[in-house]
Amino acid sequence: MKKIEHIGIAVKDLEASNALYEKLLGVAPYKEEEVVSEGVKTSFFKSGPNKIELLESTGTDGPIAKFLEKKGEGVHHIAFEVDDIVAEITRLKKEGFVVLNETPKRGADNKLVAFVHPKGTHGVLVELCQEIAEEV
Ligand SMILES: CC[C@@H](C(=O)O)C(=O)SCCNC(=O)CCNC(=O)[C@H](O)C(C)(C)COP(=O)(O)OP(=O)(O)OC[C@H]1O[C@@H](n2cnc3c(N)ncnc32)[C@H](O)[C@@H]1OP(=O)(O)O
Ligand SMILES: [Co+2]
Repeated sequence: MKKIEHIGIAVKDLEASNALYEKLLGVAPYKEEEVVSEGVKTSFFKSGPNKIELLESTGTDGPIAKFLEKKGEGVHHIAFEVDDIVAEITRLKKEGFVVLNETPKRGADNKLVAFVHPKGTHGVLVELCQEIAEEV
């Protein structure tokens, strides 16, 4: 794993949270994107070299909706950048981690993503992210 790609924060109201994080970080979100497959609306902020992803649920039974119900707003996951997500999934499975996606799926901000279950990582949901190469 190369570096932390982003930190995901579950919020109840994306618009209000955008205003709050804009005040906190002193920059506006550089992107807003809905990811239908995950049932979320997201926004992304840059803080120096780091990225914060805010996530609001678009439904009542997706992962963010369930998280908000059980734990309330707060840090939902840590995402790590990888060069080869398929190889990383294979490596982590061999190491005994519970990888939630056999095959990577399309995430936000032009990434392929896969998740590692928080029960095997001291209660922290881990996301793997690989940049999708631009087509030439
Ligand atoms: C926008 C796309 C992408 C990106 O490009 O960046 C994203 O970030 S998408 C983010 C949203 N998507 C996901 O989170 C997908 C992966 N998550 C899952 O598959 C599920 O949420 C889960 C982790 C398998 C849990 O699902 P489930 O078992 O159905 O939920 P429960 O509510 O019953 O929780 C069971 C258990 O796990 C604890 N939990 C759940 N989520 C988290 C979390 N994010 N961090 C830490 N712990 C978590 C939950 O509290 C329950 O614990 P117990 O009550 O102690 O059993
Ligand atoms: Co994420």
